[in-house]
Amino acid sequence: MSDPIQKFKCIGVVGAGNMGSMMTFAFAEMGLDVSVWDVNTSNLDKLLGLVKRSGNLKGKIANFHDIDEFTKSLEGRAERKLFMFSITHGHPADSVLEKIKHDLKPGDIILDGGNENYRRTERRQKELEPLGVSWIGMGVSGGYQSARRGPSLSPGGDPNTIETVLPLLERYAAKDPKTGLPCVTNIGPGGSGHYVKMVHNGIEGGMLSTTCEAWALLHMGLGLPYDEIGRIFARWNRGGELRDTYLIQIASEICQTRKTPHGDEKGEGAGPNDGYVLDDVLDKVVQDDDNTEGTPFWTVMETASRHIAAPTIACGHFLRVASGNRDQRLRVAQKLQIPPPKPLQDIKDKEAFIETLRRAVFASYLLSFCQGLELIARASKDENWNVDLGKCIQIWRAGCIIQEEYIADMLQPILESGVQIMNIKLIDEVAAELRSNYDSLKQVVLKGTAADAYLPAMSASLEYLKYEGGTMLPTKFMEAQMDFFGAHAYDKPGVSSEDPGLVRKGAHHYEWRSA
Ligand SMILES: NC(=O)C1=CN([C@@H]2O[C@H](COP(=O)(O)OP(=O)(O)OC[C@H]3O[C@@H](n4cnc5c(N)ncnc54)[C@H](OP(=O)(O)O)[C@@H]3O)[C@@H](O)[C@H]2O)C=CC1
Ligand SMILES: O=C(CO)[C@H](O)[C@H](O)COP(=O)(O)O
Repeated sequence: MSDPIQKFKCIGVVGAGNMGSMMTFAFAEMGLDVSVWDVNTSNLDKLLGLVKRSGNLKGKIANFHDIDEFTKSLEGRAERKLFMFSITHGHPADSVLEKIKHDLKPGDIILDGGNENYRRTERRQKELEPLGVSWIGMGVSGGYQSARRGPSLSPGGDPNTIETVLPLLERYAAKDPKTGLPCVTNIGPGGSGHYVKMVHNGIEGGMLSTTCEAWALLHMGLGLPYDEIGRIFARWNRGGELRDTYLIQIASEICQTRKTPHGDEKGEGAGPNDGYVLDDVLDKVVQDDDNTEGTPFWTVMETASRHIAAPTIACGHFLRVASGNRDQRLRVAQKLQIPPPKPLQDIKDKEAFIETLRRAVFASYLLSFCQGLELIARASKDENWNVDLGKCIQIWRAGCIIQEEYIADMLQPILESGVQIMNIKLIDEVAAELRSNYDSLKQVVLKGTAADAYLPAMSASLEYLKYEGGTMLPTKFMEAQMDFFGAHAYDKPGVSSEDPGLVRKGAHHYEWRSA
């Protein structure tokens, strides 16, 4: 049957939170009947209110608090039952799966659209295999707006099952505005889909940190008002290396958004001079789902365990962790008395500095992509997933948080060419960009550091460029010290089997001091 709506007829959405409720609308708009279950009746009531106010839904929406009634509502409608999980990862997803397991039949498909750790995804896949049920770990990116209008999707799991649902997912997914291609692909087997989404969020973390650092340099460093910064971001987003970059586009909107009575649904901002929403936002980022700092935390763990240097991603994450514990931070601040950021000094040409900053932001974004893609390449090889990095770029072209047109245009044709690339910085076009923007990154870090500005991601990006492309690192001395105290052994310069040699323990020990 070619029409995917006719094929499935209905879908069971588990979770009516931010994402699940918007998916419910999207599926009903597509023509599927949607049964939606939530553990919390207030989520269902909220959704019901939205449904009552909306028109134009082709499919019906039915709410359930009783999970058995929910699964029964899907029975006998089509060849198989189709579910979309959109709840908190870990135990919550396990507990719901346990509750519906007895109602699952061979052929049924569960798409897990939450952010889940890929190892748990693989565990559930194995657990359900004997029942003939497929668990597809599917990254969904783009937040609740995209969940409604078309997200970027990264399904991973059994290839036949993915082929079965792909036409439906293609209809739901965002479309690349240039080609009309859907932002979904079969990522690969096992937990590869959730892995790719995890890395997407890691890249997102590096880009988010870079963006907030740039905002602070413009606001605190150059003393520019929000509106003007908003216009600068809008200009960056119109052309050049930061064109059509989602995070720059929303940055522009955030800087220009004034309070309105309907924004927080509590009547604030009724007056014309009530100020900017941004004024009300504290500097405290805490994972909104379950306080475990989910996806970026997993990404950092993965980079460490797979020996991939990813300091832009990691430092963005650590900034976020430090930001979250504001109480402790304020107490430490009192003890340390570190000077707060000051206006940038000796900026003779403001416009020229803003252009330097734009280039530095681009370099740090590109390095976030390099680090994330290198992690996917490594994991794909280790796990035999055969993930196509070019297709990852394709699905990140629209609907998702890390969409960045210039980077996608540069990387996609090269990565799609079929050559296996483990180090993205070896691609000529990428290397040329990094070379030409190195000095901008350096100038921004120099100026910002002199003014005590916060630069975790951008300074990490600069250092990364230096050491990833360095010919004689200070680790020469580290290696000597490690040989001194631990007999760790070292390789020698100029010996062909050792320099550069393999990634393995050195060949020589020197008895620096007798034991
Ligand atoms: N928000 C975003 O931008 C994105 C989120 N995601 C992922 O999508 C999923 C949903 O996120 P989002 O909609 O934002 O989160 P919400 O907090 O809005 O929704 C989470 C849902 O999970 C439910 N839940 C929590 N604990 C349990 C439990 N033990 N048993 C059953 N249900 C439970 C919540 O119920 P209750 O309200 O009672 O806690 C709620 O319905 C998460 O995995 C998230 O990581 C993916 C992409 C983007
Ligand atoms: O997935 C997302 C976007 O892509 C969501 O924004 C997610 O809630 C952010 O997750 P985390 O707090 O784990 O960074």
